[in-house]
Amino acid sequence: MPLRYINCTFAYRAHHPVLTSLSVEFPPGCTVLLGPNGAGKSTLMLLGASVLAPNVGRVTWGGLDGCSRRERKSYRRRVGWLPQHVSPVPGLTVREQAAYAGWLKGLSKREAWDRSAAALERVRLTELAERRGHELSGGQLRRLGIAQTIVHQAELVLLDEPTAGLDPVQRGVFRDLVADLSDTVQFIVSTHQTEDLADIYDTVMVFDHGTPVFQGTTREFFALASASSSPDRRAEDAYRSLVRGEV
Ligand SMILES: Nc1ncnc2c1ncn2[C@@H]1O[C@H](COP(=O)(O)OP(=O)(O)OP(=O)(O)O)[C@@H](O)[C@H]1O
Repeated sequence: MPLRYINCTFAYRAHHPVLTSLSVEFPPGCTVLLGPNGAGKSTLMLLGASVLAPNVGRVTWGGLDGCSRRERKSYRRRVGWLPQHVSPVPGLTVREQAAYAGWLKGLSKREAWDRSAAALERVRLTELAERRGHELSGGQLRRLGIAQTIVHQAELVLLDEPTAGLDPVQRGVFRDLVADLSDTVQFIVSTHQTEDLADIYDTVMVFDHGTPVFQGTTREFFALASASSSPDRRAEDAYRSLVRGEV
């Protein structure tokens, strides 16, 4: 199901809108959201997760309006969100933290506890379920974050820079995990990392100054690269053709 932003305007400070009358649609499947620092990617994710509400406009998914008071709770239950920084909850084990996230999303304690085991299994953290969150590595903590987003069986999951600061092995683990989960979950992933795009994503969106400057299939995105670029530089080359970052 597409995630739709309909005529959205949003400003953190009066008269300084980050998004102005934005209408855009994220199609089903896995989408990667690229763009320079300050482009508005996190803001877009926060609106999509219904953490923020647009000043004007609507955000809808699966027939639910994330901005409507009446529908917000159901919307949030079906949409998971992983912020840039996942923090361990002091005193809780990994399993308790996953269950707690489910309970916050409206599951009963029993349901949350039962489903936390399945969520941890999907992110390959079963063996660490009894550890405290602060004992996890950065990569394991991100996986716990993903477990928190799927414990309530979210069907759309928004991940904000999930691989920032991870080493190549952990990035590979993450890539495999998203590929693995994508049979049941629709992902939108904001990142600055352009490697491995073709392995995971169906759609690429490039965002700049609060506006999409490209949306298309991964193949169409790669076609923007110059014919002379080497295979491992194609994504970067395509990206640079759309966005002139500051040097
Ligand atoms: N809490 C906030 N209060 C005020 N302004 C903010 C806040 N968060 C973001 N902004 C501003 O909104 C604009 C978009 O920021 P946003 O974090 O959405 O961009 P981004 O594309 O995610 O950037 P990055 O890649 O650096 O994370 C920027 O100009 C930023 O300074």
